[in-house]
Amino acid sequence: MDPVVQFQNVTKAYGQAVAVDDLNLTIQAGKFVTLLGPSGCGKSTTLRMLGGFEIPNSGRILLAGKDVTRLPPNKRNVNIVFQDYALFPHMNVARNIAFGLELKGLDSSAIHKRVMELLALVQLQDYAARMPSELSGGQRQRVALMRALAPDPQVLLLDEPLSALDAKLRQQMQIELKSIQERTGKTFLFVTHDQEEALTMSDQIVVMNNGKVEQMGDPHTLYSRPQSVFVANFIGDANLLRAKVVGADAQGTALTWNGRQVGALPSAHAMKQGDSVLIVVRPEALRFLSVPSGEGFAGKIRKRVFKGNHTSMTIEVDDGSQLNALVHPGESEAISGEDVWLGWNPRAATVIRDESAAG
Ligand SMILES: Nc1ncnc2c1ncn2[C@@H]1O[C@H](COP(=O)(O)OP(=O)(O)OP(=O)(O)O)[C@@H](O)[C@H]1O
Repeated sequence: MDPVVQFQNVTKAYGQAVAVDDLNLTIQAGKFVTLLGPSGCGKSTTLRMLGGFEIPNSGRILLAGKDVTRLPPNKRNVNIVFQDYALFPHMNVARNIAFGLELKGLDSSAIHKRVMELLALVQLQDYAARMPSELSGGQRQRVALMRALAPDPQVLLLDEPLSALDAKLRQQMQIELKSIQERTGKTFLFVTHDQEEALTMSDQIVVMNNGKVEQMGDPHTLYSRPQSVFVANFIGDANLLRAKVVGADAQGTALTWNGRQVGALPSAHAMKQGDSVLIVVRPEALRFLSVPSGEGFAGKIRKRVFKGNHTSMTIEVDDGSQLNALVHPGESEAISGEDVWLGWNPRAATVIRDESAAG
């Protein structure tokens, strides 16, 4: 079966500014896929090109195998939900959802059945006759979603649809959106600059930087095996330790860091002895060891900040660099100024090229 979406060498520039740069991206049907990246990296432009609101300067966009690069929005079977999700204020909930179905020329009993089915999906059956002004923000958002899903698009495009909501409602809607996607089996292409939002909902995350795909993968892989400094820093927090490769095979990478032998997972890139690398150690992967051991290293607690369900610690090691550790209750009672022994599980550390190192 053809992938539902394919971008093939797609470039879009506005004057001199290249918004999307030779993008290649394949999306499989039925997945929740998120374009994630900082402001200006080209996420919205990518989404708008798939929606037909922008035409690429070069390259092709295929929808279920068919070239739609130059088709206008109403001639391609996708639908878009924007942040401001403007419902038609003079139409009730049912008529808002029915709008796209009427345009398609469905008969009124088929429309009624589909509207009720969609309202049931978001537990709003009793709200069919309400006007948008009589709904809460979350309810309006659900109606906007159902309106976009009503004509059964091949892909639903969502451009930061939750960013106007307050934090609590936003979290609720993230769970709900994912659940709607699972229940309908539709392909959702979601745009956000919020890494937590992306991790919560996505089957696949496409991390974008400067108009290009930096890395694509499922949330767990992106978090545990970032392949660049950009991804390591953009998704979660990372300690980046300068090290040299001693040896590398399919089982793992042996390294020297700060005069010590340490280990990490095998790298996604080919590595050889002497290569300069960065070890990515997540704050929660640092372990406090009860006694000094050959495997650990010494550090001094410089800062300890209580955060409720965890404590954040800044630890200075003997080369003067500082590491961040995330400590769960009961893991360590070490106080500021105390000397500690630390280590990490090599299965919880990964290695990336040190792009700043010569050679
Ligand atoms: N209509 C336009 N005219 C000129 N430049 C544009 C236009 N739309 C976008 N750009 C530029 O293209 C680049 C990518 O913009 P885009 O909106 O795709 O980024 P984004 O990743 O969605 O950012 P944000 O999260 O801020 O929405 C930016 O540098 C932006 O300034």
